[in-house]
Amino acid sequence: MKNIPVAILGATGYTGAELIRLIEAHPHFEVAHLGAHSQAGKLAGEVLPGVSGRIAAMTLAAADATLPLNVELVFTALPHGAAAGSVFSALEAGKKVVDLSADFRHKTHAVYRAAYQADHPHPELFDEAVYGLTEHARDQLASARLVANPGCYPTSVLLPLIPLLKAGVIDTSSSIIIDSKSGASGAGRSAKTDLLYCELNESVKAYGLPRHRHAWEMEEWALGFAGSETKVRFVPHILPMNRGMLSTLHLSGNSSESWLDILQQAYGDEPFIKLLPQGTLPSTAGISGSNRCDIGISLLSETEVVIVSCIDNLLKGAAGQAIQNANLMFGLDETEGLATHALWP
Ligand SMILES: NC(=O)C1=CN([C@@H]2O[C@H](COP(=O)(O)OP(=O)(O)OC[C@H]3O[C@@H](n4cnc5c(N)ncnc54)[C@H](OP(=O)(O)O)[C@@H]3O)[C@@H](O)[C@H]2O)C=CC1
Ligand SMILES: CC(=O)N[C@@H](CCC(=O)OP(=O)(O)O)C(=O)O
Repeated sequence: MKNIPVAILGATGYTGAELIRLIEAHPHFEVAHLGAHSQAGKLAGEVLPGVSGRIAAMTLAAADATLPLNVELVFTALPHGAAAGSVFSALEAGKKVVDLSADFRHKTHAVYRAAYQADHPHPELFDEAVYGLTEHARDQLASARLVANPGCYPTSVLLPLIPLLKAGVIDTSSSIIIDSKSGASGAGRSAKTDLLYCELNESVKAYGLPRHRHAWEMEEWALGFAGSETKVRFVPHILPMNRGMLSTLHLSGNSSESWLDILQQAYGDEPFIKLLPQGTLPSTAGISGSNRCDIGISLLSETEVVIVSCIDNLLKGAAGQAIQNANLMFGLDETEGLATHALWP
């Protein structure tokens, strides 16, 4: 029975629209309020050709409009920097919040400033925010009021990395090289020259150097979850595909033949992590539409290993993990409303 009314702020963006799709099919959550920014005042159906029926007929409120009293949970799918004020107001109004932006992912103002080159309006909430990498945060999620949903690149990197760092098999004396690729939806739905069809099509481009903001997030949570001082050399690329993310981690260390067993022990029973047999590597088509992270491992030698990790940036990288976290915040089975299988065979 649907009994938990939710609001989505940023409903006209890619992750907001994905939340609508997931929540419409969710057995307990119900869309009760949609917020937007430049499109506020329009009907959802005018801005989102993919929705129909009751959702299409809902009017988009302003992102800073007063939330309906009955709303219990708010998803903020707003640009980083713009989300913090809405998160603060929602908490003040007594709602639980899952924030998809980067605004509450860091533990200190200093790291936030370094990564985002801005002051934060509500650093007093940093301590309370739970970094929602679900598989490693379940204990805290059950009682959380504010969940900072992880970034898409950090999700794809931290999931394979954390158990290996905890096991102490990775050499962290020099930077870990991470090469990542993202579909264009990772950059959001607003119009930008770089994202025009002719700029993206038939092309692959590296960006974000010398240091992408997600490098801070990866390092902070490698330390946070595994207690390991880790440095990353992270290079993201944008590809001419709609959705999907693939991260290749170049690692060295010891006892490489044990690494798959370490991951198996950590994730063997996880509904949303699929470990591929040694030597088999994942593809973005294999996870598109699912909330899974697929991980493949290839041993180059006794000491050198390549790990490839794939997620759907809009699902395990954003809206899917947000629902997984919200399920736990409301005492529900964490798989409710989420697909384990991909769209393609
Ligand atoms: N796309 C992805 O793969 C991922 C995204 N994220 C994060 O999730 C958040 C949303 O991303 P995404 O859906 O891609 O973004 P989009 O650009 O697709 O959508 C942004 C949404 O926020 C609204 N908005 C834009 N500017 C403002 C503002 N100044 N104040 C309030 N609202 C505003 C827009 O409303 P309107 O259309 O009415 O202007 C729209 O609904 C971002 O923080 C992003 O970094 C996290 C992981 C992955
Ligand atoms: C392809 C592309 O441009 N991707 C975005 C990251 C995706 C994103 O939304 O960032 P958060 O996970 O921090 O919210 C970027 O590199 O800025």
